[in-house]
Amino acid sequence: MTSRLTAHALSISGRLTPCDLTFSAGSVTMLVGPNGAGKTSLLHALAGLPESCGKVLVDGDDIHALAPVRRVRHVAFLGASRDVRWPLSVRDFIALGLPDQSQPGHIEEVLDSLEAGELAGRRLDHLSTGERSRVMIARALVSRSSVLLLDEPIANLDPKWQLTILARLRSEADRGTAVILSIHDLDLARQHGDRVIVIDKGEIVADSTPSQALSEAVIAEIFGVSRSGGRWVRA
Ligand SMILES: Nc1ncnc2c1ncn2[C@@H]1O[C@H](COP(=O)(O)OP(=O)(O)OP(=O)(O)O)[C@@H](O)[C@H]1O
Repeated sequence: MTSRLTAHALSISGRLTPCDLTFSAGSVTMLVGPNGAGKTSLLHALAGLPESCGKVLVDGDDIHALAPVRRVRHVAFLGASRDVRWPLSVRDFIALGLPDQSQPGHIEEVLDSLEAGELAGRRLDHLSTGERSRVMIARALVSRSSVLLLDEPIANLDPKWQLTILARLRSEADRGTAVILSIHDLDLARQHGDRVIVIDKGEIVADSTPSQALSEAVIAEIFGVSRSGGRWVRA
């Protein structure tokens, strides 16, 4: 499989221990770990945000050397905050994520693919938190970048929308995108990821298939929970 993103000696001082990672085209990688483990830090470093160190190549180009317009064609980044309340229509807000303004029709296409077409004319600052989350995801998708970095994209969504978004991300991967997202739901990470990276205290402690990375032992040791009678209980 082609590699979309390769990171070497990636780190953030005090938050992320140096690591080397490669993400393939057409794959969905789940980043999991307890609160404060370093998932957001890893996503920031992969996106080449200023605080990070190391080399990040996306489709062979050094992300730090790319001008912002070119960078967005390579990488779309959705941060954890959904608290964007600009007085703009949803359509105009998503248009800001279009690298090529000559393709406005793509906005409706992306919204429809997220079953969010009815939001297009609504004002961003009048949406509920979950509705705004779906719009932010649409904005990340509209750029058609070859790598998608998403920080807890389904955190504020009800079960139906969680599954809708995960299915949409799968279809994005099927088109060749490398999808990398952080998530707290271990069951969904296992069911919808091709690969799971477990982070703890800024260090990658497992990186494998979902069933191997999320073994009972890892879950008990890192997350402090275990399964009992189909329910999560404190280990
Ligand atoms: N801007 C910052 N400056 C200094 N330390 C930070 C900063 N942001 C986060 N940290 C620290 O870095 C560590 C990793 O934080 P990070 O946000 O990457 O964790 P996370 O796994 O995404 O957590 P959560 O699940 O709670 O969102 C934490 O100890 C956090 O307190």
